[in-house]
Amino acid sequence: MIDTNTQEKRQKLPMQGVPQPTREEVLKLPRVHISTHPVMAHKMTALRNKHTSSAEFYQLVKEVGALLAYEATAHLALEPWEIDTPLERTTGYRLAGGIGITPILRAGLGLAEGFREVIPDAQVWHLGLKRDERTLQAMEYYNQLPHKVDLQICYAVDPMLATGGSAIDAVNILKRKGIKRISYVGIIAAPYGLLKLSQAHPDIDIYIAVLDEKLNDYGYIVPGLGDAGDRQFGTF
Ligand SMILES: O=P(O)(O)OC[C@H]1O[C@H](OP(=O)(O)OP(=O)(O)O)[C@H](O)[C@@H]1O
Ligand SMILES: O=c1cc[nH]c(=O)[nH]1
Ligand SMILES: [Mg+2]
Repeated sequence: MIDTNTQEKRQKLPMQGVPQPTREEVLKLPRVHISTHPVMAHKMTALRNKHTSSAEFYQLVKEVGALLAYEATAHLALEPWEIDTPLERTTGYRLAGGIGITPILRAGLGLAEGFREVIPDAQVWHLGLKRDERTLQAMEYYNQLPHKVDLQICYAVDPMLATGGSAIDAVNILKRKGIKRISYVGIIAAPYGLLKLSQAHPDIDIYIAVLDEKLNDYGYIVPGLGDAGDRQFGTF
């Protein structure tokens, strides 16, 4: 396993004995969108493969980010926009209001890059959260949210939704900033974290590529892909 190094150094098993919902139970949740795209399934297999190098892994996270962005932006509001073609004046559309992307550092960085390929004009609001691997509590260590907030929607992006603690904290921080419409976008979710996030924030949409089986005793998603931050940045 790619992450045995970090897992086995710990003495605590924070998820041992904690009841977890099944996949079937959380599949009924409203506002949860799970990709059914075959290209996504293909890329996910390469992401999970422990033989995929960091360079390839980062590239795949970006590509999956672009696919997820395409799905998560399908319901954005438009406004009419008049332009001149080379032949005549016509009315088209443009996205109504600004779009924000909040990558949850570090692992959210690749996903945010993929998002920006689809929405290059999006503002990027960096938010650093680190999960304490013994307690599984997230700690905020960096915050570059601007003072002026004028967005149609903000997407909190992070590949892994494990216990849900980091995602819940990120959405709380965005709500305290006054953001009215928020979506969470992730690559792999565990049923436990998906249920927690959905219960804590029933007013947000949650877009993921895949729903995995469960968290192991260390709080890692299985089958999962290991540590998404370490795999993107080569810090094993
Ligand atoms: O749902 P949770 O139990 O909160 O776990 C998920 C969080 O853990 C990982 O980040 P990590 O804290 O390892 O930081 P990193 O991105 O710097 O590796 C992941 O990218 C999420 O942010
Ligand atoms: O499986 C997991 C859980 C938390 N963070 C990760 O990067 N992977
Ligand atoms: Mg990590």
